[in-house]
Amino acid sequence: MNASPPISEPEMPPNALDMLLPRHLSILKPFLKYINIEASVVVTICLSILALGTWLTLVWNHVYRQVSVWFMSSVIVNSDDELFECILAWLAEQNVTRNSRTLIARSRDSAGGYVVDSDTSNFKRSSAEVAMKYELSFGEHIFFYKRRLFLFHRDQRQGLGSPFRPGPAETVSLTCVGRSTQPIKELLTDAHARHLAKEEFLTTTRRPSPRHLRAGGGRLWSRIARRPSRPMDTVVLDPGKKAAVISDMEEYLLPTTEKWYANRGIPYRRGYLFYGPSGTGKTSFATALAGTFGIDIFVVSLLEPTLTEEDLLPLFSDLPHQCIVLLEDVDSAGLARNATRKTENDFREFSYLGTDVTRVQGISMSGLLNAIDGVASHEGRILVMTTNYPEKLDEALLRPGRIDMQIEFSMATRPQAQELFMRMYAHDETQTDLTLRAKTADGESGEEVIGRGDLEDMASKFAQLIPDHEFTPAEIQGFLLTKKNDPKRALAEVQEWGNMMMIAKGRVAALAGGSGDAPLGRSA
Ligand SMILES: Nc1ncnc2c1ncn2[C@@H]1O[C@H](COP(=O)(O)OP(=O)(O)OP(=O)(O)O)[C@@H](O)[C@H]1O
Repeated sequence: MNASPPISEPEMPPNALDMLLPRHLSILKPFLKYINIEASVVVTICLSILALGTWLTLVWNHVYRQVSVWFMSSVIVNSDDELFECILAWLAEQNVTRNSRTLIARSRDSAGGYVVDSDTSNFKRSSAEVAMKYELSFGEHIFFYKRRLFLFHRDQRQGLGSPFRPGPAETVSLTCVGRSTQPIKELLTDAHARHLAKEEFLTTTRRPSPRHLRAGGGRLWSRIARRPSRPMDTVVLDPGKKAAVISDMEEYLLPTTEKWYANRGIPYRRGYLFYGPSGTGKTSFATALAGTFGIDIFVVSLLEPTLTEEDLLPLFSDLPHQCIVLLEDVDSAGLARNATRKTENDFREFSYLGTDVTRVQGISMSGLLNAIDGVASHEGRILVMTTNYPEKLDEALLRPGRIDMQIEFSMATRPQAQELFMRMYAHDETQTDLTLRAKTADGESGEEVIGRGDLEDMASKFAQLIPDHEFTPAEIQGFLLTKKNDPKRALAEVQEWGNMMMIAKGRVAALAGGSGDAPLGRSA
């Protein structure tokens, strides 16, 4: 039997220092001995410093609270308000971020656009070209504005962030010394004005926020894009129709017009119906109009599966003073002439993010009418409804006051095809020559200069090879995009493309029970 090793007595720390700092004891002991100080004295000094520090912190917090209550003013902004982004951007511009030592870096824009992941794609390292954005991080930061001291505090709070700022909800507070919030209001006005100035040539597009955010008391509308305004001349449309809509809208948006409506007791609203096949420019024209008049565009698709009739009213009530509401697919389920009754077909099944299958009621005609011209509906808005099937629309929707102007968008005519060709290759009216990276006759790639006159000749020839009213502008644009650096090739290959398209369209028509069209070559 093995003898068990003797159990050694646990070594008790000889004094309080040994108990508090047993590991460092061996290091400290010779030093304390050298300077001839008792360990207990060191412990006492340390504890006293700790106690004093705690006491000073408590006193400071108390004094600070009292000073804040009596001598400081604050304004709080939540991250579901767009002002939140304005403040962060403004602070970054004021170089507050340069002086701060704790920052948050962001590599995607605030609209939620992700940077292309160059490791998983074949693109060149485009992510490296995206400028990083730095924001003040959580906690407190001090800065000066108009020679006044401000305190910026950023914190997280309960709830979900907005769609353009995913993650938990946040809040920022701006505090200044004094019993008035006026200096903070001035700062916010400045930040907002700079934000608007930067957006002057941008068009902001918003859509209804995801359902969980709307239901959770968050913002009803989310910004989905903020892009340079689309120039009106990039939309190829009959000049008469274009001018009619522009002048009508201009008249409506004049500051005196609102008063004119009010004096006559007429609701200050304007409605347009854009109808025609898909890809003929309805959305493009509405977006260009928003850019021309410097107003935001709010897009609602009635085919959006999470949108219910009950959602429409609050959405239409929560619009800015002047804006364009683009109501897409007004002919869709529940709005067809005979479908105002609630039948089983008025319910659609959808899967939200592929997990939750819910049954949502379609939007009835009365629900839509209530939203667009009910008492709660916003005044000052411009409603643009789009449809591919105008014949399906209810007469009630088309009555004046709801729809004041109807614009037909048709398949491309030859002059439109010519304009699309010119738009693709000569971006600027004043441009005389066009320098192209083109393939030379021997297949080598090089530069070639095409005069504007030559380009116009090519555009005219190109248009002659496109049959009238057979292709949508989107289809022609799609073809030209595949040859965007080579107008000669576009001209050389357009007939073959047209034939293939006509055959494909014939097949589609045959499948749908219609008669196919003859290919280009035969019809010419
Ligand atoms: N008339 C046009 N002028 C210039 N570009 C056009 C025109 N029509 C279509 N396009 C181009 O085709 C694409 C689709 O156009 P757009 O979305 O405006 O068509 P749409 O009529 O609104 O289609 P849908 O009914 O499917 O919504 C866009 O890239 C747009 O630039």
